[in-house]
Amino acid sequence: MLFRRLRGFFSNDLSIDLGTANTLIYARDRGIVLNEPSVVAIREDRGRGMKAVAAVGEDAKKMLGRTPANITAIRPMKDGVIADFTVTEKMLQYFIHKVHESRLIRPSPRVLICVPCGSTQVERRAIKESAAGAGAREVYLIEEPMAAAIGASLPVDEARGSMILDIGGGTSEVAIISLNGIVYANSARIGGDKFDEAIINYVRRNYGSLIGEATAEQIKHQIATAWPGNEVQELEVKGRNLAEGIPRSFTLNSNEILEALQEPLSGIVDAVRKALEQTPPELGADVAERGIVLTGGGALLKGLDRLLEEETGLPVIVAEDPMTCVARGGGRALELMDEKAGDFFSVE
Ligand SMILES: Nc1ncnc2c1ncn2[C@@H]1O[C@H](COP(=O)(O)OP(=O)(O)OP(=O)(O)O)[C@@H](O)[C@H]1O
Repeated sequence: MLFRRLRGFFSNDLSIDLGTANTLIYARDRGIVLNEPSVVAIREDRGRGMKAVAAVGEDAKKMLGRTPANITAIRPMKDGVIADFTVTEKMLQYFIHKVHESRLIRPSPRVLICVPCGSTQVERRAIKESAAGAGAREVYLIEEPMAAAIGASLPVDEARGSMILDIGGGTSEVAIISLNGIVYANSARIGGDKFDEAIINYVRRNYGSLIGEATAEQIKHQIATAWPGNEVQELEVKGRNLAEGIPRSFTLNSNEILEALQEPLSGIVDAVRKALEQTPPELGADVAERGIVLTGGGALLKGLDRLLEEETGLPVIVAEDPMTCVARGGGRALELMDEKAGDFFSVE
């Protein structure tokens, strides 16, 4: 026990939310120390057949859709799991190194990584190996909804049901937690990326224009809504007119985006309904009383709480600082591992 405490005291533990859209790192006693897009730009030297990392994170995201032929900007995580193992490892290496940059020594930290509930054993092993390859001394995994619930300060250790809905870039995870365990979880491969795709398709269908992912995301952040509000917002965007082949401007409004998002939104509502149907009655009663807590970047979509309230008849609460809940919750889980000996909740 004492050893665990001392180790905790001197450690450079990191909790990593390795997300499809963003990677966040939480360091013990320091809080969130890194928050960057999960994007890597690779430069290829065709003459010599060599590949090198050109940029990672924020700098690489700016290059998405804007690269010359010899550079490719990649998102190595897809649907919450590793799509490109080598690039993910390089990205993790870069981020972990960046966090420790200010120190003289280059320590090998103890790392806890948050993984989606729906990830397979093979995917989990790939994530563990990536972190080990990136210099981690010990690697632990925790399921995302558990980390999200701890980060949202839900009473996960009590004999009461808490329901969490974490909407990320690639996946939405819905879970019921009680007594430090996940009683029910289900993961839908619907998240912010699907919202962006739906906006791109809507614009192509209705305006005959092509917009890029970055523009679609910007539209989502600025005027998207999941529930009709009193005020209709507008945004002027530029896209390539498919018939004329040249850039053209047009104006979109929030009602159009609401229409565009219907399909992914109903996928999320269905996942929540399914979870409520599968919840044992006692825990369901707790959820009815205390509501559903939303975390992840998708929780910031305007009106999503209202949509879920209308569809389920339950109270819906957006967690404080929803995008950092998973990373902060993972950090707290590491601390709890030192405070309370034994694996009192599921950390692998
Ligand atoms: N204000 C906003 N309105 C709507 N969506 C938003 C807003 N801010 C961020 N998002 C979306 O949230 C998503 C990123 O969320 P988050 O960082 O929680 O995902 P992630 O952890 O990387 O993904 P995953 O959990 O699927 O691996 C992106 O799709 C982003 O566009």
